[in-house]
Amino acid sequence: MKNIIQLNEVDVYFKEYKVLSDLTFNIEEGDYIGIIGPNGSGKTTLVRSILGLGGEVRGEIVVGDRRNIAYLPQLTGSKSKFFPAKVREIVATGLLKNKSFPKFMTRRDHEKVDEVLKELQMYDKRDSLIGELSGGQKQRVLLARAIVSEPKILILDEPTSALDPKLRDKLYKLISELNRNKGLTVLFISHDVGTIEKYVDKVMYLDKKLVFYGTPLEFERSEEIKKYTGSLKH
Ligand SMILES: Nc1ncnc2c1ncn2[C@@H]1O[C@H](COP(=O)(O)OP(=O)(O)OP(=O)(O)O)[C@@H](O)[C@H]1O
Repeated sequence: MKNIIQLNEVDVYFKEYKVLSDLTFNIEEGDYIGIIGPNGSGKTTLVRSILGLGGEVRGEIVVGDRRNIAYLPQLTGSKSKFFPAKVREIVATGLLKNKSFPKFMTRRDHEKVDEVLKELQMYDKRDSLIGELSGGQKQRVLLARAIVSEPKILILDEPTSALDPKLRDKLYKLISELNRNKGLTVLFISHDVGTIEKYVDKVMYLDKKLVFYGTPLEFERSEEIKKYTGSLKH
């Protein structure tokens, strides 16, 4: 498999503070990776560095064209009930971001919006206002916006924290399907250790450095990681 993201001896700083140290790893095309680790361990900083949005990076990050990456950040708070945008308009903004000026939607663009809404079972809600939707539905609208431009890489930052366990499971399954059916490479930051492992191909455990990177089975069996996480609890 082809490498789609490569990090070579990467450190990330905020001013003098080194948040991430000596990261060297490859992500292969089509991988589904769960990124886990304690609070403040640098998970968001890592994905933002890959996106070219975070901290001061020393070392080498190779990602090719960043326009091929879609980012679904943490869902914080709920948009006002009166936020005047409709579901299909919000999804359409996912196509406009890569267009040069003047930006307008073609008939094909409208079809793409409809297709992705059908895929995520939100087509019936296409004319609803975003503020009128439930947390899980909002999440799917934002996911639709992220994937409507057919990115090669999808990065999700803890998108499940506002969802109940049933909806979480649904989102994990949906992302698995996108990974399998579209060959989408997925980086999924999660606090759901134990659940995310059921869906991903690889687990990345960060704690300011790369502590573990391997399959869920290797992760489960690793004595080293047991010792490491055990020592954090004391
Ligand atoms: N813009 C910033 N300026 C200064 N320090 C920052 C900035 N962003 C993050 N940090 C610091 O970097 C460290 C790692 O933060 P980060 O958000 O990457 O961790 P995380 O693993 O995603 O945490 P959580 O699981 O709590 O979301 C923290 O100590 C945080 O305070």
